[in-house]
Amino acid sequence: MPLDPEFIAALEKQSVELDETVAQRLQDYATCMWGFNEQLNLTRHTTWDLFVSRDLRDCLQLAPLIQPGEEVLDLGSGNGIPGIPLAILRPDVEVALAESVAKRAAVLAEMIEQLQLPVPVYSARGEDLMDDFRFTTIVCRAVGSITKLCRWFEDHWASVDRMLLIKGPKWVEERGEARHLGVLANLEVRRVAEYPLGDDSGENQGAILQIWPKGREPMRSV
Ligand SMILES: C[S@@+](CC[C@H](N)C(=O)[O-])C[C@H]1O[C@@H](n2cnc3c(N)ncnc32)[C@H](O)[C@@H]1O
Repeated sequence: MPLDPEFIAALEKQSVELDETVAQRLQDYATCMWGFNEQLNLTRHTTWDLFVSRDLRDCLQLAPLIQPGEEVLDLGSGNGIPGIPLAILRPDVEVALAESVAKRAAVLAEMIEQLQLPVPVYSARGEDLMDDFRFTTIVCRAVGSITKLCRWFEDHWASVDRMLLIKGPKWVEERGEARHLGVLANLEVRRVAEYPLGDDSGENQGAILQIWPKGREPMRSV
């Protein structure tokens, strides 16, 4: 299918410039995901404007933070955000998806097949994969609080270099709670991206947080 004029208009509205082949693959992803949405309730962002301004926005902020050749796990992939756009935007990175709800994992596998992407899909809790696999970076959006995610990974830092968490403006409170509960005692947290969310308030900022064990060198962004 040629590029949808509404997708092109939404990209222009957000001043997003993409190679045409990349835009085509992102369009194929969104169209495919929306096709499954009716049966599985995967997203509320069902217009090109919302896809670009909410979903793609986060993925475009995340993509430059990953180094070439990294092995990345999208934990709680659900509808494929951020893992699938990341695999499209950064073919030099090895992306895998983990989804704990079997039906959603099956749909992700179907999407990956239709889009012909070299992306394994694990129907499992992401943290349970750490006994058998190693990843440089865990990426994650809308799955749990900083406290929850750090607790899940407490015993798994030997298998992971860092997490990159895509967060809304409440990340500051979440970090406060995690510190208060002692969850961050052995971890460093650094905000590595900040960007306007473009919501009605016009003031809210999104952030990407890098979390890694104290005493280790932080990974650099590209
Ligand atoms: C709200 S959805 C977010 C989907 C997508 N990441 C996004 O940003 O739109 C959260 C997803 O994470 C999955 N999930 C929750 N805990 C998980 C875990 N420990 N490992 C893998 N998937 C998990 C849920 O089944 C759900 O599909």
